Amino acid sequence: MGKDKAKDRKSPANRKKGGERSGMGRDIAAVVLLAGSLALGLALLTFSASDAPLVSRGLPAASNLVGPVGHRVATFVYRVLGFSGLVVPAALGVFGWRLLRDAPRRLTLVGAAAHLALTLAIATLAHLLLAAQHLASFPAGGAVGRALCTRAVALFSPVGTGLVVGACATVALIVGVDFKVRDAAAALLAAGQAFFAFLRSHLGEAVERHREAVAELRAQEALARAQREEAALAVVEAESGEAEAEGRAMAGALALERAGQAFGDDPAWVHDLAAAGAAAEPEEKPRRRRKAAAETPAQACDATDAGAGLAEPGAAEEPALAEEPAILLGEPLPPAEKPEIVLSQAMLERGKKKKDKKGEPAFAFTQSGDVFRLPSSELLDQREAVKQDVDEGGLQRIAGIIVATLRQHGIDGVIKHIRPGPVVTLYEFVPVAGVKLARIENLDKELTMALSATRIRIIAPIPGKGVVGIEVPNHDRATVYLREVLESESFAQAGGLLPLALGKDIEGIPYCVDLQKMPHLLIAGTTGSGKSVGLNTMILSMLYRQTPDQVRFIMVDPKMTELSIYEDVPHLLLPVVTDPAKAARALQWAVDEMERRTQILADTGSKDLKSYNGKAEKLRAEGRTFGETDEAAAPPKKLVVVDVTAGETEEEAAARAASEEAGGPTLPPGFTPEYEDPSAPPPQDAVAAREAEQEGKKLPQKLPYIVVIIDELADLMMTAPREVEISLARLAQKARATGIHLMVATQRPSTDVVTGMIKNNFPARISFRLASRHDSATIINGTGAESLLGDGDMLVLTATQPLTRVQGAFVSEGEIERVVKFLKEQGKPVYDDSILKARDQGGPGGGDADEDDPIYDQALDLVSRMEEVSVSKLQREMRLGYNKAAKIVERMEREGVVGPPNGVKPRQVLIRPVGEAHPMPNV
Ligand SMILES: Nc1ncnc2c1ncn2[C@@H]1O[C@H](COP(=O)(O)OP(=O)(O)OP(=O)(O)O)[C@@H](O)[C@H]1O
Repeated sequence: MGKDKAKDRKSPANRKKGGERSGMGRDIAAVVLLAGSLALGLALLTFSASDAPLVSRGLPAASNLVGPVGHRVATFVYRVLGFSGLVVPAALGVFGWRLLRDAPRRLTLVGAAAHLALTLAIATLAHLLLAAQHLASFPAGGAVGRALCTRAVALFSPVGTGLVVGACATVALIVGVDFKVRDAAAALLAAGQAFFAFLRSHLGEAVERHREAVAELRAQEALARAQREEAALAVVEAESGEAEAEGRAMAGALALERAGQAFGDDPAWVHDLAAAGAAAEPEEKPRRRRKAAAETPAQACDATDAGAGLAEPGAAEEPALAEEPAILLGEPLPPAEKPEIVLSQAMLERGKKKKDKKGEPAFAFTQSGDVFRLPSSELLDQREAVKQDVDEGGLQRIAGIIVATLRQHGIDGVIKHIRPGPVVTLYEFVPVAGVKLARIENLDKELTMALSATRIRIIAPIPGKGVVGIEVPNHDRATVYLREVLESESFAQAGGLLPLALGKDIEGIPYCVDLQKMPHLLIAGTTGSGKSVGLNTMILSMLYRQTPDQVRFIMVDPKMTELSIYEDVPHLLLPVVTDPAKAARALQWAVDEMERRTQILADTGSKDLKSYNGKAEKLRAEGRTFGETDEAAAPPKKLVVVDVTAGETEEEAAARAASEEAGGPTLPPGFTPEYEDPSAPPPQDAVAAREAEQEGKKLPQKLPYIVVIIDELADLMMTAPREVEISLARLAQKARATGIHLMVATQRPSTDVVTGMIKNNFPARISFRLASRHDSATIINGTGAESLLGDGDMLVLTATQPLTRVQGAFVSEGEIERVVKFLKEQGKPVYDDSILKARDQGGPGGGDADEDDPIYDQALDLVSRMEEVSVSKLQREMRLGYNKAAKIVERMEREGVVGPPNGVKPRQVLIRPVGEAHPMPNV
């Protein structure tokens, strides 16, 4: 029976019945699970620790929606599982739902296992990450989480635990709720993108708001500025009714000028129109326009573009539209303060009739007993400087354009002073704090265009003034004539023996320098810039001051154009040199002469040529020589020659030298130091000197200053670059004390002409207009020369003064010819042709030394005991002149006594003293 029952249960009919029953059970189980899930979920979510006291006293829970039971259950779940307890109602809900949907049992069980794993994993992670935070009244991971986490951390460390448990939780999610990682990543990405889009839109809005605020602030500033200007204008108007008309004229002129520029009109034409336009304009307009302009800058610009139209009434109320600077193209705001026009005394006196200088002997006087008439300024043309009234309105108008143009490019500031000069006018601009001066410098082209000028120069800053200088050429350039500069007080007061009347500075004050102090001058300028005229004014300045016994010239003119006009002037030491090869020789002679003079200065204990000439003059006047004075001559250096071949010791040699000194000079008979100047003109001293010379005394002569003038260095550098470069550098380094000065001009300031060596040795430079900024930097160490106007406009750089702009004086060929004729009438030059002969062809530095020269034998003896020798060493040791020592060394080289020149190092001595195997130490 029992078997039958069992069979019955397994029969399909019974299985169907059982299936119906179990279906009911699933439904019931599903409902219970869903209800339980809901109740537990509510209990957990509305759990509050503050319910505990109430529940413990048997009172209903205040917060928990499932009452005291809910509170107790939630307390338990949280204590055991912590936050992961929330997974339990979710899992119950999922199970209930699956049962309800009749899902396969296996799946439900696997799902349950997955949820369990998820709960444990969350508990562990909650403890790992949140335990320290004390977020709730229960432990974040509950007792289970704590236990699992402690174990896991011991095994994997916190990081490893996080990774392992995190991975488990993800797997559990995948299994438990069919979680798709790819979808989750996509969702995360979408969320990230949404977040950034949100940030961007908010950030953009914030930036926009900031921009608006800045624009508003600027508009307010512009309004305030306009109001200040209005107030200032009102004061000026109150003071003078004319000022208003002028202001209107200015605004109108500017507007018209702008309009004129747009059509390429001549500024002068526009200026006339402007005056007419201003006169015709109704009185109120300019002021209203200015106000509107200040209040709505962008609109104002538009209005200007449309032909300086008026702003509509009420435009001021409209908000500022953009960040355009508060500037108008057609009608720049007048500067807040009217610049002060500062006129130099020279400018004020311009055009005034000068005191008649006729009869004053200022430029004709005697020197040293003999008469040499210096040329009079009467020889130069008398040209009355045209009196030109300063056009104040025009200057203020230009100041307004400068300020407006700079403001248009974001540079605010004011022009404080305007300094008109004969050729350019200087506007002193003071920028507001924080403006980079380089920005102003870079606006030269914009300003040039705005002012319709040919070129402007910006000096940022003017040294020692704290302002930016803007030099604008005058509409009418005045010519500066040499006569007015030579007759000026500045030239009369310019001390020094080699004064150069260069011209006038930008304030119209005569500008003179002293070549002696410079002490050499490098001049550069493109062709047609006024270089030759400048050179002529410099030469004439010296000819106007000095007699031939005071200054002599060597003129080198390979172009054969400029300097030949001075041929046969008594101041010339040589006919004007036109052959570049000869020019190199002349320079070498100058080097030799410099060495010779250095020796003379040393022998006579003189600091420089001036001091030597002073002593020589005194001695000549007293009819004495340097040997006869004890105060002038320095004690001669003692030369002790040890005669080693005769077995002499140093002590014996010293004793012999002392006894010889007592008995007379040690130098061979016939040898005298080379004091006299071979090229000097006949002595022109007073009676005492003549008498002394008649007695046969060789009185010391004063030495003239020598100025070497080279017009076109490039031609010389093409012929003998190395020789010329070395000679120029040596002269520039050492010639100052010996009274030899250089004036070197070139139109090609490239580095192969003006080499580093030449440049370094010529600290004083004059630059006429140059082709490029690069050339300018070569000559004046900065830009500026490329912006000069030509026709004698120059920049002068000296070691002691900052860069100065000078308008060169003009002198015509006719004037030069008259002065030259006057000088030539007074005597012929004493040329020294030997200067141009190569050394080995003879001349003072020639190499044909006397074969039986006792000094040579003595020198040979001396040199044989040296290891190295140089000309200057031989000079010192034997108290010889440079030429003599150089001749000896050259002969020694020819005879194989010394080696070839070795750059700046001494030559090697190739012989030994008689009977010695090795060179002896120097004497
Ligand atoms: N100081 C000056 N004032 C007015 N005009 C001048 C002045 N100097 C020169 N000029 C004008 O410029 C012209 C050229 O001057 P200059 O002959 O001196 O130029 P340059 O630089 O020597 O040119 P080049 O190298 O070709 O000889 C002159 O004929 C004269 O008209």
